[in-house]
Amino acid sequence: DVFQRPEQLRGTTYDYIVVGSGTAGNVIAARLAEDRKNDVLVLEAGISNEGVLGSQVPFFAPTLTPSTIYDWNYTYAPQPNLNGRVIPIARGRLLGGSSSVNYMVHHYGSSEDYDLLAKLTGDSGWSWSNMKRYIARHEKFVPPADGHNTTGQYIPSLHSTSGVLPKSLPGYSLPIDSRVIATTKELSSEFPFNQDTTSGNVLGLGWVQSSIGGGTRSSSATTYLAGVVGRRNVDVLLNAQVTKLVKTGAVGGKPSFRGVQFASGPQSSSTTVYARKEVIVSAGSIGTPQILQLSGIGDKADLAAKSITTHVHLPSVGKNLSDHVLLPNNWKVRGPSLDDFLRDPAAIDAALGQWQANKTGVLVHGITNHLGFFRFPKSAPIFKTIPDPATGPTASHWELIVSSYWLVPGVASPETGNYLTLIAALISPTSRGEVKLASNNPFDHPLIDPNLLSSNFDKYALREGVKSVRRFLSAKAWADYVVSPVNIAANPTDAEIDAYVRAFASTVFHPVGTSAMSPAKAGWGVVDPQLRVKGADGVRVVDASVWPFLPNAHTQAPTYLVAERAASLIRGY
Ligand SMILES: Cc1cc2nc3c(=O)[nH]c(=O)nc-3n(C[C@H](O)[C@H](O)[C@H](O)COP(=O)(O)OP(=O)(O)OC[C@H]3O[C@@H](n4cnc5c(N)ncnc54)[C@H](O)[C@@H]3O)c2cc1C
Repeated sequence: DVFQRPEQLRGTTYDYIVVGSGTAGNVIAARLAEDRKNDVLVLEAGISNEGVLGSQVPFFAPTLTPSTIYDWNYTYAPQPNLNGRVIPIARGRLLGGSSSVNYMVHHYGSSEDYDLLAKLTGDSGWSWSNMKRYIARHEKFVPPADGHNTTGQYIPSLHSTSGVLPKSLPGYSLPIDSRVIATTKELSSEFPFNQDTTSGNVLGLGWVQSSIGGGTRSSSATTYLAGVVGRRNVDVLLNAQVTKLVKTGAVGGKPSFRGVQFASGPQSSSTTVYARKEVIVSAGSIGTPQILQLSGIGDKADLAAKSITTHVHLPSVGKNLSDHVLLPNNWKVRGPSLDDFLRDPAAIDAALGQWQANKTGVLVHGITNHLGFFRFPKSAPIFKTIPDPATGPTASHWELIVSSYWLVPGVASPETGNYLTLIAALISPTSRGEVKLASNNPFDHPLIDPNLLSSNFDKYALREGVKSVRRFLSAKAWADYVVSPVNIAANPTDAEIDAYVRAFASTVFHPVGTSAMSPAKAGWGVVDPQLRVKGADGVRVVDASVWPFLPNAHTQAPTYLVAERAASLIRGY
């Protein structure tokens, strides 16, 4: 059951304690609870997702964050390469975690992401040939909300209709859709059509796949957790912010951390619960390193500076933070676009009525109907000085996302006009940053500094992305539609592009790497290939933070696959 207060729990000892009811945490909870012999407790700092309309209606996703009760309301430290701007790094703080607030893009990434993970960790179990079987357990491909003919828009044989999470192709067609597809034909050498990235080949542009089923968001809470929450062997506790893992002894010379301390707020008393078998930390790329550090697992000098006793000296905790950088490129267009709809409360009301009646209409739209992944040529001048940072020879450097309205995170839509947004996102950044404690008070936000665009490659990639989106719009299909770019010249110089990037770049909200997996014996990394915290006993990390590098995808689906494999490692199936 789902409880609000610790007194309601069945006891203080469970077989497994999952910290964080997020994207990965709920997969773990559900898979462990499927075995009725396991007694599982999930501790979630946030609130319930029940009845949160914004988390159900796909088009309302951007209203859920930043700076709301559904968000942790973190910001990145001032970014020197972004004019010192402080940008929000949203993270869901409710059941389902970020899967309850994200923009629902659901692609797995390049086969080369998984093959590199296998190579880096020395565990072939992470390779694409093994990992793709978890797709069948994870997804349940369903028809789009408008029931349109999807022939040619995806490759059915790559998908599963019997997994847990309903996903679909776009359920609301847009007037610009035909222009996008025409561009893939006219400019097929630079922007080829890709029928389905689930093949493992991400290159090219195609129809988005989303964690949307029957016109409604699929989160880990509405799927995995909902499937087990009524069982007697699962307890979920809300308002339970884990403040640290508690040392409970030692096994084989390694300190055990089978105790978990939590409180509902800085003024409330703490409770400690214990795991007979394991604690699984799934608090995400920011929460997880913060919890490990508060527990004395981290860099000794950093912990000493915050008066924390080190139990496991593990310098990589919180390091290696990387994120996809988002750059909106906006054009004024001769309608139609979704901007008029967004400015019209009566139209939104009517659309909500339609959505409530039969889960169709414009509100089943996410943020895009098309996206694509692209590489710079081998001959690109940057590769004379910098090794290619893509995860492999067919993996991408940047992504193009097409949105039929003004979509600039943190910048309100202009009061008039119609817009097209072409987001260029940096997919293979070489910049790295870190998550570090600001203090030993668990209720203080940590310092989160991704060091965005601190490398020449990263700056180069967005500069080239800005040029490339202009070539995209040079297709005949756009001639009678696009008017002029906003906040930048039509043919900007490199210096103008760089200034534009510094002023408008932000994040796609994909931080990873802060509890990176590495070979069991490696001197770097935080968890071994079985996701056990190095140098510790009884604790694993399962969430986006274990990815040592960013995959060629928005990060939820790669996180779901990692969690599915982690569950099978823990249960031994
Ligand atoms: C606004 C936004 C848009 C995004 N859009 C997309 C998209 O379109 N497609 C995509 O693939 N990805 C997207 N992402 C990224 C994706 O959602 C995340 O990468 C993924 O959900 C991360 O999963 P996770 O399990 O690591 O963490 P989360 O899902 O964030 O789960 C962590 C959970 O732990 C809880 N928690 C944290 N600290 C504590 C603590 N101390 N005690 C108890 N509980 C704690 C949190 O409240 C949360 O429930 C987006 C993210 C955001 C924020």
